[in-house]
Amino acid sequence: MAAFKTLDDIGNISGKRVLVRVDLNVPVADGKVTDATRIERIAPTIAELSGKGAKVILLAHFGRPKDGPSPEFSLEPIARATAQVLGRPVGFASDCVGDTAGSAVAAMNKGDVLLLENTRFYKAEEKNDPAFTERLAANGDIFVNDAFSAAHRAHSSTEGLAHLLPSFAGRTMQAELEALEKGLGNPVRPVVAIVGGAKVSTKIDLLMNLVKKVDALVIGGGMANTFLAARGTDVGKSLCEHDLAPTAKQIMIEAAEAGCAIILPVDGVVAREFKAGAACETVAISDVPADGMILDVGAKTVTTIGEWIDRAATLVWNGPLGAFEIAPFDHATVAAAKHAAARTKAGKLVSVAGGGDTVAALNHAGVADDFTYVSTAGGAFLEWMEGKPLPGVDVLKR
Ligand SMILES: Nc1ncnc2c1ncn2[C@@H]1O[C@H](COP(=O)(O)OP(=O)(O)O)[C@@H](O)[C@H]1O
Ligand SMILES: O=C(OP(=O)(O)O)[C@H](O)COP(=O)(O)O
Repeated sequence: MAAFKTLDDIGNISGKRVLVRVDLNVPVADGKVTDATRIERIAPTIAELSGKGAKVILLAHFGRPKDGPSPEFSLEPIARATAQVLGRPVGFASDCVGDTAGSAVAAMNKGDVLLLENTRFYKAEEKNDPAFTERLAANGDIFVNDAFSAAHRAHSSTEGLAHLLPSFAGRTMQAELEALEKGLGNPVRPVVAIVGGAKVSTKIDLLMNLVKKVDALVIGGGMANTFLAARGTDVGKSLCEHDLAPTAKQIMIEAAEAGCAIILPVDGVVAREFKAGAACETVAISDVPADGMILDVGAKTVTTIGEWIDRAATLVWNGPLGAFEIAPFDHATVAAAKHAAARTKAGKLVSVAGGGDTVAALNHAGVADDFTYVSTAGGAFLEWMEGKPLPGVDVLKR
């Protein structure tokens, strides 16, 4: 029996209003979803609930809106993409609480699916504010959390609701936890982690514990720049959180004490503009021009990363090594992904990767199916790896 309640425990839900927290924080370019993996992964839960006659009300966030509602962060286009993936109509309400949401829910028939607007249009969501949670709960009889990739957030829609309504883990939440336990519960050493991407401030603290769990930590992407700057390297106009230099230094100290190797880029692909076709050059990491941005790790670094992948028995990866959405800055990510996939196929590596953009990058490289396991989660996956309790999972425990 699972440690938490699953859809096997949900009972008769015919005609019931089921609030389902999903992660629709998918990569989007020019208004189009560029990787639908997160939508595909929630399809089984939605089909099961709808098939049992529930009114399925989806709750989700999109991006990190700062100032309330804005079209840029609306879930409306994602409702259309969700309908396409599910192959069935998905209604949309332009608010997640109040009369607009209430009327849309009241108009639902058994089996219908409705997506409510971005929960993060309310600041109260991220504060897990009890009054806001009650407003969300007003539209449901039951809560199902299928957003493992947002389970590291103690927000109203990920944690608070489970205190107010009978609550269950969705099929994806269940599958993610089971797959991670199977792949990484007792990992074969050496364990090598690759961490890149752009969410530096929200992920850097995780590295403090991660260096105690892995034998080597390869740092690429935007994350590397903060470490390079902390070490005194001039990273020009690169994405870099200079105020996090003390944290980066402390992580390097902790890593040395734990015997974890830290691998930083020795070269980078530098451009002056962040756009397709921008002129770029590969330079030694000590030679980044003042007006340049490192948008990918360079060829020498790619070789070094390949050597670490060869040494690894287990690979854990979150965060692309460069701005892979724009060629040619996808080069290092694609090369490392193909290398890890080949080792996995040869039976020499257990490879587990996760994160909304990381999954998109592996799909872009054409190797997502060759990894041992691909999680929808990035930050949540790293926190799980750290052994940290995930609020959205903990609250579902029996
Ligand atoms: N050197 C870089 N400079 C700017 N952005 C980068 C760089 N390297 C990677 N990125 C960006 O990081 C983003 C993904 O980061 P993140 O959200 O942390 O990953 P995930 O969604 O897989 O958890 C991508 O959009 C990619 O373009
Ligand atoms: O995309 C997500 O996480 P990820 O980038 O770590 O994979 C989740 O939707 C969580 O989003 P958040 O990091 O804005 O809370």
